[in-house]
Amino acid sequence: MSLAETVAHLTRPDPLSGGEALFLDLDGTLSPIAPRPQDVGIDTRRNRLLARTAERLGGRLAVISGRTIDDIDRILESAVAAVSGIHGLERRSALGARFAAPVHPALDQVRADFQRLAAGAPGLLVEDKGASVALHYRGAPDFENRAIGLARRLADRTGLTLQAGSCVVELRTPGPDKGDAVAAFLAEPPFAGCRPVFVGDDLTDEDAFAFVERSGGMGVLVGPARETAASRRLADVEAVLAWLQEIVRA
Ligand SMILES: O=P(O)(O)OC[C@H]1O[C@H](O[C@H]2O[C@H](CO)[C@@H](O)[C@H](O)[C@H]2O)[C@H](O)[C@@H](O)[C@@H]1O
Repeated sequence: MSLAETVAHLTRPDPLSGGEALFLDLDGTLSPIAPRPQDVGIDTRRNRLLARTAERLGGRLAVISGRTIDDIDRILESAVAAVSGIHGLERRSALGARFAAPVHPALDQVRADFQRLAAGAPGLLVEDKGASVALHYRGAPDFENRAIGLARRLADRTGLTLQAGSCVVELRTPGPDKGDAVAAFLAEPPFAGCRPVFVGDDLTDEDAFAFVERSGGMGVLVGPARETAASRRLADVEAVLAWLQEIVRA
């Protein structure tokens, strides 16, 4: 499909009919993009809405983020039981069971190399997530090429997975992605047998869009239209929250 055809195809998501499981990304989907990861704080109204949406869907709601589970719980005040962190590398089921990929030993080297570059570049930020280390350049856009170049060299040398995102480049332990996280939730109660709907904005969400579209579900891109595996689109975080309100009221 050409870019023009993809964009024309991106319609508003259908109303949920009752047999769906809803999977939501966090940054850029439930929370507007902020200058730094630590600037994203608690939004009590949004978190109450998430809790009500989960209740309305009989618990069939999960958040699947690039952040760690601890960070997701901090931002969402633990409003959502089922969560997956680090792009699928860690997961907590709706019943509280925890799964985590082992930490790759080469991440020590990556952390040190990222910190060395960041030490000479005000605005570059290293985010250590355990099973992955991210280098953020939103605050130092002139360092984008150097950050990506360093990450590529380290990925080639170590076998770690390169993950690009919104003004960030990350090296992570090879393992499950967001599509795999959706599949894992769908194999368990209360998600089993449901039609998956995934809502997200970022490159890391494409794995999940591809999985849900292949499974007869619906991928919903948040933000400006672009080439994507999703088939639906919502304009921004406000539109996502308004759509969740509709689900609660339905
Ligand atoms: O999968 P997501 O929930 O969308 O998480 C993706 C990454 O989000 C965070 O970084 C991004 O959001 C920050 C705050 O808005 C922003 O400052 C940064 O530039 C973005 O890349 C988070 O820090 C990462 O760990 C996530 O992978």
